[in-house]
This record gives sequence, C-alpha cells and structure tokens, in this order.
Amino acid sequence: MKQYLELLDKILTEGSLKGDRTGSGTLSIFGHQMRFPLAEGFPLVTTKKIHLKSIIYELLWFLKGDTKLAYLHEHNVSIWNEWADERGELGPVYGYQWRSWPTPDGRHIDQIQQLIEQLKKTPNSRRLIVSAWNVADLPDESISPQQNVAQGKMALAPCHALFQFYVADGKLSCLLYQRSCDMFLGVPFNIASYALLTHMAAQQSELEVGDLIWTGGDVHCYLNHREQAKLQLSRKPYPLPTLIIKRRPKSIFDYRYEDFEIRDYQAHESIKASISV
Ligand SMILES: Nc1nc(=O)c2c([nH]1)NC[C@@H]1CN(c3ccc(C(=O)N[C@@H](CCC(=O)O)C(=O)O)cc3)CN21
Ligand SMILES: O=c1ccn([C@H]2C[C@H](O)[C@@H](COP(=O)(O)O)O2)c(=O)[nH]1
Repeated sequence: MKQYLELLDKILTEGSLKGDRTGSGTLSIFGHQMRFPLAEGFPLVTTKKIHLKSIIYELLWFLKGDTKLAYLHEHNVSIWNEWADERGELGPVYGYQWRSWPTPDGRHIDQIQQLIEQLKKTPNSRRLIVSAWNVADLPDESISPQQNVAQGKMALAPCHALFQFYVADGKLSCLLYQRSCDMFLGVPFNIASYALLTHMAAQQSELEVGDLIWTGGDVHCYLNHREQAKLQLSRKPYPLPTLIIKRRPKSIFDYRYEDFEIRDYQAHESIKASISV
C-alpha cells in the first residue's frame, strides 16, 4: 500500500491547515488519484491491522439496501453508531440510494441490479455508474445528523458519492469518486470495500479483476490523527494479502460473510484513533 502511505505523507508535509464541520481541524489537500491493480493483491493497509469484518458487513449492508443499525449490530459492527437516531435509523444513505433511488413519479430504481444487468448485456457501455449523491436527500450541514434524519434526510452526505465500472480485455475496473476522505480511519475502509465490490461484480459477470482507481476530493488527516499517521509512516509495509471468494452465489445480493477469506494478511498492530462526528 505504497500509494496510500505516499498520500498520507504528502498530506502531513504539504497539507493546508483547514477547519471543518466537526470542529476537529484537518491538514488537507484537494484532488488525488491512486490506482490498485487488483490482480496483484487485495489492497488492504498493512501498516496497521484493519478490521476487515466491519468492512465486509458494511458492504453487505449497503447491498441489502438497509439503512438501519440493527443488522450491523447483530454482527458487532459499530462504525455507524454516532450518526444514527435513537431508533438506529440513518435516513436515505447509501443502501437506499443504491437499491431504491426514488423517482419523481413514485417508482424506485435499483441501481445495483441495473449495473449488473448492464455489465452482462452491454459491457462496453460508458454509463456503468452508480450514484449515491441524491441532491434532494442531502442533509443540512448546520444541524445534527439526528435532526436531519428526523426531517427525512441523510444523516451524513455520501462520502463515496459515485462509482463507474469499465470493461476491457475481459477485465472489470472500478473508478470511485470520494468527495471527502478521512485518510486515517475512513480511506483504508473505502479502498477495501470497493475492491471487494469489484471482485464480487467481476465474479457475477464472469470477468477478471482489473484496477480499482480511487479518486479523492478533499483528502484530509484530522489534526488529532497526526501522531498515529506518523507512527504508521515509520512502519514497513508487508506484501498484500489475497482475497478468496469461496463460492459463486446466484446474484450480487446473495453473498454471505462466510464466502470471503483473506489469505496471508500480515499487518502491524492496530492503532487507535478517535472519530470526528
Ligand atoms: N470522520 C469520519 N470518518 C469516517 O471515516 C467516517 C465518518 N466520519 N462517518 C461515516 C463513516 C463511518 N466510517 C468509519 C467509522 C469508524 C471507523 C473506525 O473507528 N475504525 C476503527 C476500527 C473500528 C472497527 O472496525 O470496529 C479503525 O481503527 O479502523 C472507521 C470508519 C467511515 N465514515
Ligand atoms: O466512507 C466514508 C465516510 C466518511 N468519511 C469521512 C470524510 C470526512 O472526514 C467525514 C465526513 O464529513 P463531511 O463534513 O460530510 O465531509 O467522514 C470517509 O472518509 N469515508
């Protein structure tokens, strides 16, 4: 994960001091791209141990179209707790937009289903896009996530806002646009999550995996993550692990946690950091 470490280093050395919604303060740069050839290994950060279980369950939760904490809690995943209301609801976040984007005439569009169908029928299409950026459902930044949910809005505006698939030479690539990027906590999760999604979509459409191209907008390191980031930069990365998908489920919606195995994941010990809400 050399690309990730180089970007972290660039932010610490060249980033502008910038305030933010959470009040924590950040070092930030604008605009960056990283490319991960997925056939060369699974892009999981090795300079701290990453909790892949949370990443897998979160992705399965998105794919279910779910926006409530209950499923995550059943599997001991707590990464979305701070943004939910007292009923555990997050409003029309990723799962809702991916699986049931509302139309003006009252229908709902399953973007993931359509994407997989397009991959099979028209792999050369230049419109293989899924967007979570539904402008009508965006939250008001001046009130709390819970107040936004009470008004039927998203608890948090989508960070991984849009992705596009691309097929050439029998390989499936994915390009992600992430508008806001918490380099220490969020980004390792986001890279692994889209790598996983690309492997799943490739398996479903009988393609090999190509590249995951990660594109960041406001790429930042929170000021209270600086020491942790430096510790990570002092560590030597290990070779990437390999992802094994043990079975080919009948659709993209039928994967289970047990279907995934990560082999040869060697990582330095985990590093604690507090999340800015
Ligand atoms: N400030 C901020 N950063 C984010 O990355 C982020 C948000 N907010 N809000 C929405 C989601 C929630 N995400 C999160 C939330 C928590 C962790 C986190 O605490 N990670 C720990 C391990 C937690 C676990 O798996 O149990 C870590 O050390 O990576 C990671 C991503 C990503 N997103
Ligand atoms: O998947 C995610 C979700 C969130 N983040 C980070 C990026 C920012 O640090 C915050 C969101 O705050 P905004 O003020 O809405 O930009 O969460 C992430 O990196 N990955």
